Amino acid sequence: MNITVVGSGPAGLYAAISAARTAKVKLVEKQDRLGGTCVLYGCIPSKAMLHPSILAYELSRLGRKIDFSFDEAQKFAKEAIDRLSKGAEYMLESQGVEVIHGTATYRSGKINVGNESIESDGIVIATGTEKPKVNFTIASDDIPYLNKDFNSVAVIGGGVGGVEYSWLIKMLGKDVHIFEKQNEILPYLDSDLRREVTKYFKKIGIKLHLGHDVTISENKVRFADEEFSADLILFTFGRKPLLDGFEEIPHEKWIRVDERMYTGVGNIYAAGDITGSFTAHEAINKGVVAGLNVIGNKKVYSPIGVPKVLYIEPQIAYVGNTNGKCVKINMAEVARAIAEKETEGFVKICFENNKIVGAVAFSERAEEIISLISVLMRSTLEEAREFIAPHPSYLEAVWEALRRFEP
Ligand SMILES: Cc1cc2nc3c(=O)[nH]c(=O)nc-3n(C[C@H](O)[C@H](O)[C@H](O)COP(=O)(O)OP(=O)(O)OC[C@H]3O[C@@H](n4cnc5c(N)ncnc54)[C@H](O)[C@@H]3O)c2cc1C
Repeated sequence: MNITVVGSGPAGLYAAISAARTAKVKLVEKQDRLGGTCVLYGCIPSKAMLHPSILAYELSRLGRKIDFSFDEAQKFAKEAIDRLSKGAEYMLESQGVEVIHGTATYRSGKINVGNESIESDGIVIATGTEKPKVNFTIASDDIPYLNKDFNSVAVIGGGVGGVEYSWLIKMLGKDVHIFEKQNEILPYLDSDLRREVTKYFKKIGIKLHLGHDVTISENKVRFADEEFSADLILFTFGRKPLLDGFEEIPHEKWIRVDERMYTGVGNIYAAGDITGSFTAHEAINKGVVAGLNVIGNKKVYSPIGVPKVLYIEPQIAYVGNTNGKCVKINMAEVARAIAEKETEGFVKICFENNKIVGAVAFSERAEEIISLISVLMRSTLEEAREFIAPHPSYLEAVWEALRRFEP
């Protein structure tokens, strides 16, 4: 069986190596390097650049000081990008996947690259998204590669991307202003979380301008009746699906797929951001399902309990919804947090019909806390209560919330 995968981001990579279990797989990638948005512009460079910011933050809390330059942070990013892009190459090569560099298009059941047509018994489309292109602004994709000195940044958008990069850049000693047209940052997340993060951002000196739209001109942001100058204007929302050349595949804004990642056309599957989800871990897991199904399996992608993390310090993490009856544990009550002077924030777990339906954490190690909760969401309350947290640990916040909950 011959399978063609388009895109080498997390979705395409995992679709290709999953299909390669039994099929001969070709992967088409239009960029010179492999890894997609996640490795080249997104998850990896942003987390590598975050590392010096976290060190600076942790030391400042202890009254010490360490300065990292923006260039040093970029160096961390470039090293991580190189290693992981080569890692993607190695993964594909070791599974016998042939990589073709070029731009793929789809017409009448065939993938074409330049003048060549690739014969395939099945296709996985994992073309992802591209950055927003707005005059006078840069996108988060540009940050690891930016070659310009700057002291001040106007961040347009106080959503997930805006909050993450604002914190990182602030910790590298820059002046940061967030402009958000809603009345709060993180407008679509839990209200306790919004309130606490807003308070925290004000405390660390990130300036918030809320409740009005902006007009942007060169180095200037007009907001309500005021004009702000900034060395950089960072636009943080509105990524676009990469559907050019794939218009024949049924889509609205995103490619439509069922729970098996099937597009409804021939033996064609799609996975990752192009199907309307926006994290690398969703892309990876959807990629695995698409890659296995295109070779004849019947796997289903289950979106229950997908955790989301914003990598600032303290971290922000959430899963499911926080509509039910909730129990909130402040980190100031958690022994390990007290021992480590990490008492900022809270964990809130919500229940409906004797099950956990969601949670938010704004705390040290929120990524671990929320991952545990996402697993417990698959159990009954009685089963979840059998979980024993190590002492002293941040996971005791989860144990305590389960103990306190009264149905
Ligand atoms: C700044 C930033 C930070 C992020 N941080 C995180 C994070 O911390 N955690 C997280 O989970 N997610 C994060 N994300 C999101 C994550 O990067 C995406 O969810 C993930 O990359 C989606 O994977 P994908 O495989 O669907 O698409 P992509 O990674 O976008 O890969 C698509 C690939 O397809 C190629 N392609 C497109 N069209 C064609 C064509 N016609 N022919 C050939 N090749 C083509 C592209 O060149 C690209 O390499 C972040 C994103 C950004 C922008």
